[in-house]
Amino acid sequence: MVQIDPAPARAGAPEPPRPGPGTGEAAGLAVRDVVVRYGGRGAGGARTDPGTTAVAGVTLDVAPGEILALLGPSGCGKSSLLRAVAGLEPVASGAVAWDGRDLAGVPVHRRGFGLMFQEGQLFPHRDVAGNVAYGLAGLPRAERDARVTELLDVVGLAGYERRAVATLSGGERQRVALARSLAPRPRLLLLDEPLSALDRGLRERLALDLREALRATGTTAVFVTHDHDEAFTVADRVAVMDAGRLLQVAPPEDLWRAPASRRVAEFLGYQAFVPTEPSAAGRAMDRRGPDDDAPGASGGLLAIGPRGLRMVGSPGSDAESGSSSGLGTWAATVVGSVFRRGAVEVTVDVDLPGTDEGAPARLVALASGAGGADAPGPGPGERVRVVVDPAGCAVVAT
Ligand SMILES: Nc1ncnc2c1ncn2[C@@H]1O[C@H](COP(=O)(O)OP(=O)(O)OP(=O)(O)O)[C@@H](O)[C@H]1O
Repeated sequence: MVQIDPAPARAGAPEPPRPGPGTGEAAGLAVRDVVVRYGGRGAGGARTDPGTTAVAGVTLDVAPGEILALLGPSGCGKSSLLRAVAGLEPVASGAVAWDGRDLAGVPVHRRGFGLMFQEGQLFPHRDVAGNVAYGLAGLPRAERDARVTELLDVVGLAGYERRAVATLSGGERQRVALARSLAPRPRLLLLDEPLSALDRGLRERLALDLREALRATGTTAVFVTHDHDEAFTVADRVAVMDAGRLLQVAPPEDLWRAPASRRVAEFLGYQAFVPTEPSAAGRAMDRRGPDDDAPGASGGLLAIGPRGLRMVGSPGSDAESGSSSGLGTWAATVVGSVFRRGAVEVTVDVDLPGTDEGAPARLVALASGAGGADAPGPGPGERVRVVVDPAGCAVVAT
């Protein structure tokens, strides 16, 4: 997490447009071949070492009204890219444009963008209304008050105007910070891990509320996160980033159904990869619908998702015969089982075919069949069979 200035940027009056080089006339945000580098310069600006290339040539568009999540592991360059878009970090090469106009040389406060960060950074000496009204200094009082009331309603804090910031919970503070960021109607809102300081349950709820607030206000947004569930909940499209580059940009469902590579699939939480026979994979994936365009339909690796295996009984039993998908049925040894989210999840050790990792893969399979969720899960050491459920899997290129 890079450190960001505590005060939120005010949307202010955007810089008058001027034509940009090669950025086209696309509406919304256009990022073209952007490179961000840190360090490597000594006194007088002379290059002393290569420094760190945090963003290594990213090209990306965000349409008006769209919510885009930048998803990637820690240190992959998400915050640096966001900061470059905001104007907080200079671009070493490439261009950032809005509505086809290059923003090179336009300072942060003239870009018309809003910023929101992990710690909402509220002003402790102002009450809730005073915080939300921060970017509305130019408006007549009645209009300002009306906008504050409207925004507090959008973020689920109606009536909180006079509350002292110190009396708010962590989740409420982030809601106030969101209301403050949205109040000046930024033409683009940049959010850097705004939920990551909150606990898991609260984050899940706030992610939904965040999406609703952005939708209700028609806000165009870029949202940085390292949590794929959060990205999928909030965004219209997800851009997966690794080592300064974009690996894939797609709507959540497409990304999940057809990860472009093993690396993307690993990052989305697919738990194992098995070389697969082209015809079997193609047949299985075809069951998902006529529009399926999984890149590996012609073969590759079967990526087994967190809900991609089912336990169907002991190796010799005929409780359910084999894998109806034809993709795989394997003997496994139970490590343990737990009841979660309405299902028994069984951790198993499986000798996966075609993988030479030397040890059985430790995977999770959902228990299914007689007994339902109330039946006790199988005990440690029990031998069972697991089958692949195509609905929870994808095929990726090797
Ligand atoms: N001010 C800086 N000076 C030098 N290197 C930096 C600076 N800020 C970031 N970096 C480096 O740039 C790379 C990308 O960092 P960045 O913070 O953009 O990644 P991130 O994906 O946002 O990570 P996180 O999720 O941990 O915040 C990292 O190697 C980081 O160490």
